Amino acid sequence: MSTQFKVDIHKTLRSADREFKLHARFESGSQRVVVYGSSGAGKSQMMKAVAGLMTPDSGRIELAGRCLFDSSTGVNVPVQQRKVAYLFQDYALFPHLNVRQNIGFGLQRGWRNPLSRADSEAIRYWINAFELGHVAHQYPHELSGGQRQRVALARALAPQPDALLLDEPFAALDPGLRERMREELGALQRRLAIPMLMITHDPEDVRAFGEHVLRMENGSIFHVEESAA
Ligand SMILES: Nc1ncnc2c1ncn2[C@@H]1O[C@H](COP(=O)(O)OP(=O)(O)OP(=O)(O)O)[C@@H](O)[C@H]1O
Repeated sequence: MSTQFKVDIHKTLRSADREFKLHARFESGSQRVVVYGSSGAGKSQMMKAVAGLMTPDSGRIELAGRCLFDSSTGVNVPVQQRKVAYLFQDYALFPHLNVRQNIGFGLQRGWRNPLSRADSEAIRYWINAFELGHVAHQYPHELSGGQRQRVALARALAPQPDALLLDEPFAALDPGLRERMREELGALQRRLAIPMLMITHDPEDVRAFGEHVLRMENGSIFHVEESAA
């Protein structure tokens, strides 16, 4: 099994009255890695470092054989070039853009550039894949929770990322929808064979996606379980 994720980073975060030391170290050959742990454990900070939204003080990050960060050689691939999709907890859709425009956002190469033919086709593909055709011209506030989540996933996947990072992807959904979206995402991940790193508090997510489960507490990954699956 080839290495999908290889992370070994240090970061000290300081606020007025406290210091938080993050030391995230793990390696995985799995394409379904789940990180769980209590609130404030450092999960989001680790994810941000992989996405390039936080720069570690030292260490190295590798994704599917590609080095994204290495403090010893000065490598720090910019966010836009990491080819990593990051789905935030609240989906962070652009409120002033409709579904189609939200999905196309990451594809637009430059300000005011018209979409290329390939980009238009990509948008059509994802709109169909997530059954969003009937809401393509609606705005985020006119969508249901499940539709918003699908738009966010489509937007994340449209630029064909090398990895998918998900922070509590189902937390905002009601339980029935959560189960359905879990199934959809699980099937999609397998179909695309895209490495996925997921943060969650929910044991059901661990059960559904945790081929490799990492537990994080107090800034460190201290317990690692390899499932038999
Ligand atoms: N800019 C900052 N300066 C100082 N400390 C910070 C900063 N950002 C985050 N922290 C601290 O880093 C720790 C880890 O935060 P992080 O958001 O990674 O936790 P988490 O495990 O994702 O929690 P949750 O599950 O609640 O989202 C927290 O204790 C937080 O207070």
